[in-house]
Amino acid sequence: MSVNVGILGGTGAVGQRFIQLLDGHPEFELTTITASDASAGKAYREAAKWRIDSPIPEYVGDIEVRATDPSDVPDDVDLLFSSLPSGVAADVEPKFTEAGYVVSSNSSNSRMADDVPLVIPEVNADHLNLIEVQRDERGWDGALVKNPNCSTITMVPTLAALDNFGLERVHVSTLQAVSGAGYDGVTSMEIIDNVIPHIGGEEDKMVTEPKKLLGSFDGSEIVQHDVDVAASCNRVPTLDGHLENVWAETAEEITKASAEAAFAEATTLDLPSAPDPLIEVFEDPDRPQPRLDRTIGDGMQIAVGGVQETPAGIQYNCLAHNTIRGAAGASVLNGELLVEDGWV
Ligand SMILES: NC(=O)C1=CN([C@@H]2O[C@H](COP(=O)(O)OP(=O)(O)OC[C@H]3O[C@@H](n4cnc5c(N)ncnc54)[C@H](OP(=O)(O)O)[C@@H]3O)[C@@H](O)[C@H]2O)C=CC1
Ligand SMILES: N[C@@H](CC(=O)OP(=O)(O)O)C(=O)O
Repeated sequence: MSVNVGILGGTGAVGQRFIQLLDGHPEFELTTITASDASAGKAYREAAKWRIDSPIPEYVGDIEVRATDPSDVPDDVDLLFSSLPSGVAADVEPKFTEAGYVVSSNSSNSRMADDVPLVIPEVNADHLNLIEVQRDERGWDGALVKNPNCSTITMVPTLAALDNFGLERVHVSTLQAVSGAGYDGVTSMEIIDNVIPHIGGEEDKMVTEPKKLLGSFDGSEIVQHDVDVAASCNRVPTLDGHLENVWAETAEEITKASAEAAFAEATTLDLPSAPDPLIEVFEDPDRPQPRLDRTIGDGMQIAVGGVQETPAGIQYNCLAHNTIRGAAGASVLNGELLVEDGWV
């Protein structure tokens, strides 16, 4: 089976990751790429300033970039991935869903909207059923599905595993790579020999998004999980890979061994981009490290290490590739789930 797919905002940093991940994909055939009016009409290789360390696939370089407007996208595109700036996406994505397109979006707008599924397939695949509510309420023929923020997605699969013990409270401190801010996001003068202890809006996303992701769908709405999260977000001079230090408290007693077993047994799915295992547990106390471990499982696995008991619960470090598992790979995996579940 081959599904024709397109990318909204395909010339940007995340758009380029989409192109890399879709090259040779067993289910998806990339036929359409959109960007701003400044890029529309140009061949992709002229429009995009390619920054990924593998060449632009030959057929992609020849694709003519289209305007980001439903009238410019062919009707035979079955699924759109979105990596637009969130302000643009907020305006444009509903136009595509109204026109009948299914949009798997990485942009942060509408993630917390009541009728928008926010999905990590291994954690809350059933939340996709919220699409029926969305279609009823908005009168859309298409659908809008979101993946979470890259720092949230690094941590939440580990929290889902610990919820077997009754997750109550989480403290997290992040060490986030510069690619998360986009290519022009942080200047070298700001970040070399430095750490910036603030990333606008990030802490709030880490506090709110896990409650929705770990919540349950009752047939009409998401009942949010009551876990309390406190987050401190820091930009550090790594290129890719968000490392996070997590302290979790659970209702039931938890030990290093039981936590590691829960991580190792985390749900895996039979989807093309789903890693197995989902969580790789390291015993070496100095792992995971961004440079060494961000590409495990083709960038889709979550690496965990440094598991220790604390007086209140458990402490550990987790790591994921922020532009693969944390962005483009997350949207592609959601797209695979949308196909598997018959929404596309
Ligand atoms: N960078 C990262 O690691 C992560 C980014 N994200 C999120 O993903 C989204 C994209 O980020 P990123 O790829 O870094 O952004 P970029 O700025 O690199 O790319 C933005 C894309 O959107 C297009 N675009 C910009 N303005 C318009 C417009 N008015 N109409 C149509 N298209 C437009 C650009 O086209 P053109 O080339 O023509 O300007 C480009 O294709 C953002 O919402 C970001 O927050 C999420 C997680 C990680
Ligand atoms: N804020 C993230 C990247 C990002 O764009 O997140 P979001 O998808 O929530 O906008 C970072 O700086 O690493």
